Amino acid sequence: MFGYRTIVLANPKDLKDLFSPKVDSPFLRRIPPFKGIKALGMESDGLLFNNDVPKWKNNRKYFSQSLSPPSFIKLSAIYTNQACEELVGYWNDLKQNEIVKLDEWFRSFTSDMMGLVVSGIKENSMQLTNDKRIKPKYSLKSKENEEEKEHEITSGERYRNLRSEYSDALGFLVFVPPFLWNFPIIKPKVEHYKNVLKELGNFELELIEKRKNTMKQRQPGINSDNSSGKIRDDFLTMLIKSTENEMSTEDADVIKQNIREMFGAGIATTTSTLCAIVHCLAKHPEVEKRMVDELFQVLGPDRDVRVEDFDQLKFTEAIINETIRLNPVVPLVHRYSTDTELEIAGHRFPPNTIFGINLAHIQRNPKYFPNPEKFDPDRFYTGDWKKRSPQYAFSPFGHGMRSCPGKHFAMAEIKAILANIYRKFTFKLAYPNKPLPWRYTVVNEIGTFEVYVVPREKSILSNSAA
Ligand code: HEM
Repeated sequence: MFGYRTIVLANPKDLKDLFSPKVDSPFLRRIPPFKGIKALGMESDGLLFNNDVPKWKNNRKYFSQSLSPPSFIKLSAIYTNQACEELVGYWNDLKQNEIVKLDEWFRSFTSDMMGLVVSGIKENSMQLTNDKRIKPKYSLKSKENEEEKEHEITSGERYRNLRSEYSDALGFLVFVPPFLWNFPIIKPKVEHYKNVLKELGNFELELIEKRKNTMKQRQPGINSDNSSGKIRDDFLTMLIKSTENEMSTEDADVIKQNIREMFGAGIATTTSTLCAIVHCLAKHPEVEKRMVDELFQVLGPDRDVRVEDFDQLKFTEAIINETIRLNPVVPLVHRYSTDTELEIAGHRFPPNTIFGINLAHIQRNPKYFPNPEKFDPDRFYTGDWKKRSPQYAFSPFGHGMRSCPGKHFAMAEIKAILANIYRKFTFKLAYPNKPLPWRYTVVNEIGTFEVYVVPREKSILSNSAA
């Protein structure tokens, strides 16, 4: 990894220490310090690449606390329903036999949805995806086109563009070695990304200050919009509340980085998982039918999804698990040891060793998952799968102190999206023989994935006609 020796482990019985839930575990760091990570302000802020263990612990506490209050979870379901309503509206207007890029729709959907969940800023990503579909030349990036000059960029769109450039910066600064940063063709790009970081930081600071002022003036209480006299209960409000009185000058940095990571860790992972689910279901219509039956049974044809429904969608959950078993968006999870020598898997390793845990390999091992290449959600539906497989054989969200803090949020969100869209539509693969277009960046990400979106009534009619 990045020129460092990495010890790759693929046997669940060797993972106990690496996945330890202890606060003093020697595996609380993920990767070694990189200059690129430092330039992005992630070396001692946020969670993903934070190497400063005491600071990481604080951030982790704020991040997790902000994701867990019942009011936040309840509102997340409401925001997901709102975003789904917009998506369904656009998809109802699709032409018959129009091929759509599902990865783009899901990326813009999750981006808008995260915008609502994080701070309420309307990012218009789905609207833009829809406009591009109708007017192919429309693009916010180039300013050449007359049509674009008429479109005044909103602050939500500006925010989304800055964040998108921030993700590009993440890929670039982490993967391009620092000794190249001063080369004439590379230097302008590095300077550009530094400006993006500055502008994004200013934008976020303004957002935080505005919210703090609103919080001083308004009444606390559950509220999903800005119209009433109450404070909007979203991730930003939760973060401000959880950091208040505990941190002083640093709190804005903590909030900024946690918000960035909510978007950074939440969008690509959810988008790719959703595309993979659609792909698996299109290949297994009998499984899709069982899921749709469950959705209609629990929710009826039109009702919005509520938090209480999530536990009842057991077969839907089994489909999500089976999809991420075969398609883990984080196929290799890392741990970076402390500066003492350690024994792992019966071998002694020097201080500061990188370990890679090969989830993709473990989750396809026939010892733990018989007939592993088969897409079979019943593995997770019938009986107690946890008893049948050894600990750590299924770890799509990692384990231990650095496991994914967004796990429950992601599962709820994916269930809510499936429940909303599969009661209205089904999907046919535009190119049934093409495998899923994975590309590895910081995580496993889906590339262009083309499908037909078919309204469910029509598909039922055509199935019964056949
Ligand atoms: C299908 C969706 C997702 C999958 C499969 C996934 C998977 C993972 C995995 C495997 C890790 C590394 C765990 C480890 O090292 O043990 C991780 C870390 C992380 N994830 Fe997720 N994730 C998903 C969605 C999300 C969402 C929606 C959020 C935000 C709400 C999120 C936030 C994070 C953060 C902040 C970390 C770093 C935690 C730390 O270092 O302390 N993830 N995720």
